[in-house]
Amino acid sequence: MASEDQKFCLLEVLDTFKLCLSENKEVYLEHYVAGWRGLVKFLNSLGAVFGFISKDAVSKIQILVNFLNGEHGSQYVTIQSMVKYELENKLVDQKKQGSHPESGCRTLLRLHRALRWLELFLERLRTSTEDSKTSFMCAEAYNESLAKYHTWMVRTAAGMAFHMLPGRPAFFEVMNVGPPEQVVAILGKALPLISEVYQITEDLYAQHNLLDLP
Ligand SMILES: CCCCCCCC/C=C\CCCCCCCC(=O)N[C@@H](COP(=O)(O)O)[C@H](O)/C=C/CCCCCCCCCCCCC
Repeated sequence: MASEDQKFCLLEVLDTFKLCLSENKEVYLEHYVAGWRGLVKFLNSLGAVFGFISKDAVSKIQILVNFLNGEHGSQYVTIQSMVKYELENKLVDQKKQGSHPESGCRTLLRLHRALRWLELFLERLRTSTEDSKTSFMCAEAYNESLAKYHTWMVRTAAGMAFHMLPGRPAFFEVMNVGPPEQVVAILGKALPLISEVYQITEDLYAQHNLLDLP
């Protein structure tokens, strides 16, 4: 059983996404990463079958945390400052992988694409009915977003993992915020925040031609 500090709570994730945006709509990397950490807690509580997904997310989170805590940490305070710093200092492999295979920009792009999956999945959950299948909603959201960036192997493994998702009632219980109506209400609050963070990042990456980083 998960101990208290490992236990997922949807409200905590909502709070971290609230903290993500600065007054002038920059995205704080520290809180972005904290939001993902919270989501990984949720994933871990679903069982070992999701371990390969969680492992990839954790390794990407760790790359970003290392930049934040590193020598140039002050350049990584927001996603905007990270993009500016890495581009100005030629720290991003733009066309093919070279000397910067794990740049902040490239690493964050992978999580950013996953955030779109999350947005689509949560919207389906929010509007779902008691007999809706989480595996189906998850697969639909995946096929509309992340799938196109993944190899056949990853898509197949992900598809198999989705079949192991618990049903809607158990899934809502793991969210740890009370009865289904409460979950739906909180999802309604979380989604606009997640969408805004996603859109700001998407626009920034589009503006700098970073949406296809290898
Ligand atoms: C509010 C609570 C409800 C929802 C909770 C959802 C919890 C989700 C937590 C984490 C999601 C995982 C994020 C995965 C990041 C994937 C990044 C990525 O695309 N990596 C691939 C490319 O990386 P590079 O090779 O270019 O470095 C990599 O190949 C991927 C490997 C692992 C498989 C990724 C499958 C992703 C499926 C996404 C949904 C899974 C979650 C289902 C459970 C609800």
